[in-house]
Amino acid sequence: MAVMSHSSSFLLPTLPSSNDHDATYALVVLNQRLPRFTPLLWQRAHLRLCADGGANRVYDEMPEILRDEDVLDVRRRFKPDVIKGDMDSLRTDVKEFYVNLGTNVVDEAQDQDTTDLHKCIAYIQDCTREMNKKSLNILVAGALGGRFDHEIGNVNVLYKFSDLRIILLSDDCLIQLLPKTHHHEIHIESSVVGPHCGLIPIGAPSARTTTTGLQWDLTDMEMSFGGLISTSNIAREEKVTVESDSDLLWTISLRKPT
Ligand SMILES: Nc1ncnc2c1ncn2[C@@H]1O[C@H](COP(=O)(O)OP(=O)(O)OP(=O)(O)O)[C@@H](O)[C@H]1O
Ligand SMILES: Cc1ncc(C[n+]2csc(CCO)c2C)c(N)n1
Repeated sequence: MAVMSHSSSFLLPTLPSSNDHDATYALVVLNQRLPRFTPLLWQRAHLRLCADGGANRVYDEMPEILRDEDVLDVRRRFKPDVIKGDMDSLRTDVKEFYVNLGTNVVDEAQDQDTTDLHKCIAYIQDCTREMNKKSLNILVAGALGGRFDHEIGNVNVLYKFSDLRIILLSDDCLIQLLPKTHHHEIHIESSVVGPHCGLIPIGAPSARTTTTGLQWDLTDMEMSFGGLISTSNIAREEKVTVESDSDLLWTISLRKPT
């Protein structure tokens, strides 16, 4: 089975020249307090979207994160390429500001069956060529911590677009899907992530999961809700490997700034 490699090097203050040189990034900002590293992800992304009220967060909070800089300069510099959603949260002053700078505002108020994050991921899917999908990492800022229905809706998007690499982020942790179609090698960037981690069979039970590199490794183990799930595990090695007959969620804590 083919191996899929994963790395959180996008959180490093400077990208290593050796690994991950073919990785590309898109950033989706949600309507939650911006994680502290959002300016870094913004600079790294070649496409920046705001899900509806996420644009209010960029407008209000980027100048708060970059306190030493001129407010208007920051707002002009951090201009979303696209704002997409059902537009029930985007403020009119924020919309006007970004429209004047050339942001593409896509109003999908007629669709009340998919979330604003779903709408943004569908946009990225439509404008990404098939050959570029493998190297594309979609980073979603502000996806966790907050309303549980939103959090679970955000996790569901990982399953709906399981052929895309989507990474949900908060200040505290990241979550991604490990599709059963691949074996997985997760490179632990220990200066920015870990050690606490989990492997969660949220969509369906797993009859056989095998891991290496964890304090509590699984060897051909069954996992299910109501039975065993792996929480409060610890990444012990630089490389963690996972093989499973089910799609699993991988989550790892983010290091706090010192
Ligand atoms: N508290 C939260 N926790 C996690 N994600 C959130 C939260 N609030 C918003 N989001 C994410 O940000 C996106 C945009 O948020 P926004 O508030 O504009 O959505 P919404 O459709 O107006 O939500 P609702 O009408 O249910 O309050 C949502 O689709 C969701 O992915
Ligand atoms: C069964 C079912 N439950 C909830 C909603 C509501 N809903 C889901 S996504 C969305 C858009 C949020 O921006 C809304 C209002 C629905 N349509 N169908």
